[in-house]
Amino acid sequence: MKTKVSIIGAGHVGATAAHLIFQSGLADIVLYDIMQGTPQGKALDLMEAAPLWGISSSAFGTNDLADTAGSAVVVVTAGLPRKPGMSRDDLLLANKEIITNVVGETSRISPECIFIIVTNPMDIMTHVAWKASGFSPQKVMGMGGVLDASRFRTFIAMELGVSPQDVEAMVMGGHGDLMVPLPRFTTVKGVPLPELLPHERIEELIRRTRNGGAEIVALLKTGSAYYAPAASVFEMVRSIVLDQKRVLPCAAYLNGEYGVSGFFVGVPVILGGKGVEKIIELRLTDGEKAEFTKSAASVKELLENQRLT
Ligand SMILES: NC(=O)C1=CN([C@@H]2O[C@H](COP(=O)(O)OP(=O)(O)OC[C@H]3O[C@@H](n4cnc5c(N)ncnc54)[C@H](O)[C@@H]3O)[C@@H](O)[C@H]2O)C=CC1
Ligand SMILES: O=C([O-])CC(=O)C(=O)O
Repeated sequence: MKTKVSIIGAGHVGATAAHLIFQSGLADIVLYDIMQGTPQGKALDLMEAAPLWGISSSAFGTNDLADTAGSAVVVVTAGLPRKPGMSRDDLLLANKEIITNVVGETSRISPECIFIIVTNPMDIMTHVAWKASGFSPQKVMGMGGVLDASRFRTFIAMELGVSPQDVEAMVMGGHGDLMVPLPRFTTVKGVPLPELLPHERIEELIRRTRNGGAEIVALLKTGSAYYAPAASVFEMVRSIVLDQKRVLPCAAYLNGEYGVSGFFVGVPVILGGKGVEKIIELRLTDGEKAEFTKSAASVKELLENQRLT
């Protein structure tokens, strides 16, 4: 039997992630949503592409969470996206209840699963999901850093006129305006970024990366990004299902690492079959550490305001 990956929320990010995972043949997909007919229609549409893609996996759509039983990975994308003028944090109250309910129920149905939380504000929702699941923090993580790093890589590749696949980047901190792109840990075929671009240009690319989600929201007007977010989800799911042990920035529970304890924030981790297998501690300069601490503090403040710690 194939590995089962369930996707909660069959909207833009959820359906696009389902498409990528299904088309790769990595796993059987269950797509769940509260909207009657939406997950069924999208899953059937994927199945009807299987002959053309040469895929023998299955895609199944449902309005019944019981159908997600036995999932190895559960990706949570259910909830509201933001509109122009909103911050990710403005989604907190609406999405908190959705995450508490779906993760509470899914964790009982698939007690062995690993959760990847996408719903915004993602760092906070990952904490909410962890509490609702009662799982070890190793099995709960949030997607943000892979996307933020991919945006930074894209902007660097556009600036230098090189292939984006030759650009590696690290972005730490919360998935919000205070995220911390790290030029010293960003390279083009091994060459550190500060050797390739002047400081002011790098700062400009960092600004664009921090604003990357809002830039798309302003263009789309009715919702937020989904192709790059779904591709980021796919990279994380693949690393878990194939036990690849990729080094990826994810929102992970910190227990003293980087001077942070008791909540989730973006750091580089080793991602494998057991979930977050190791948190990698980079040696940051005082300036980098200060930026990370500020970003983490903003996540903590929101958690405390909502009495979620
Ligand atoms: N962490 C990240 O980097 C990113 C996070 N996001 C976040 O992901 C979330 C989803 O975004 P989109 O897919 O664009 O939104 P969308 O509106 O296209 O899809 C959301 C889906 O969730 C469903 N839903 C609502 N309540 C539900 C419930 N109780 N159970 C199951 N499904 C439910 C809706 O029916 C809808 O189909 C948003 O909160 C957005 O801000 C989006 C992009 C990147
Ligand atoms: O901007 C948003 O609201 C969605 C998101 O998190 C992103 O695209 O980075």
